[in-house]
Amino acid sequence: MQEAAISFQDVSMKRGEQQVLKQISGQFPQGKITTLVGPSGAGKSTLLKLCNGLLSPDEGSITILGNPLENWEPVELRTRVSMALQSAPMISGTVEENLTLPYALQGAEVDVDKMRRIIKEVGLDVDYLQRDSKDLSGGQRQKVSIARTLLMEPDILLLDEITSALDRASRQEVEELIQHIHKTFGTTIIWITHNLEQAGRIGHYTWVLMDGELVEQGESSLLEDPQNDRVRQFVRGDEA
Ligand SMILES: Nc1ncnc2c1ncn2[C@@H]1O[C@H](COP(=O)(O)OP(=O)(O)OP(=O)(O)O)[C@@H](O)[C@H]1O
Repeated sequence: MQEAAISFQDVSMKRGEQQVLKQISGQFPQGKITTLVGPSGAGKSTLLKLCNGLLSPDEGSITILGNPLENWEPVELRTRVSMALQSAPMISGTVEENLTLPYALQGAEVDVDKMRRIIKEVGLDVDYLQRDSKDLSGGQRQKVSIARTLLMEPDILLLDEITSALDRASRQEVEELIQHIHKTFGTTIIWITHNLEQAGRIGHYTWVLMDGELVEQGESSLLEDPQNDRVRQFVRGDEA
């Protein structure tokens, strides 16, 4: 059995009055890309937020890099388990200011050489450090957002629909970038995508979440011929 970077044991979670996650048990294997798919409202983003302690479960237990969620110090956890979002939020100011923000918030210094290395790693020239963040294209914003997570040298990257708002060319670039990061640093990746073709292509493993239940988990090839009826309908596009 593959070692788990994160494991869930009977995790349930309410948001408001709604039961959003129902007794989820499963593992995200260390050093692999796991894609997380399911209809809108299935609970995918909620599940991702449990993986870096932005939310805590009502019931059940979560183990992250060998330690129970509740034992992690929040800042330390978010350094080791970093998240990038579809909207790639930026503060007004330069790319450099955006990259250094998490450090500034902690009163820490940034290694300038490392910042230059990482901006190049994500495929942008070092000149971009002085650009105004509002002048970036969608694809460039997403690269800066990924660079910001990489500065922390996370063990685990959580990606929430990071290519959904991008055009085809940028989507491909960002996809290749994530695969490059995965290969270079051995980072464990958990990637929510609504694009099933992408989920099957880039994932080693896939979780299918429907109505708060984990209905399938296994190698991503499961999307080609799902055994579960509901998953088959979802993959065929009958269940949005
Ligand atoms: N802050 C909140 N307060 C109350 N309910 C919430 C909150 N955030 C999410 N929900 C509800 O929890 C359910 C699951 O939401 P979640 O965002 O986890 O689903 P999702 O699978 O990521 O959906 P999508 O693909 O549309 O992003 C939804 O019904 C949503 O309305």
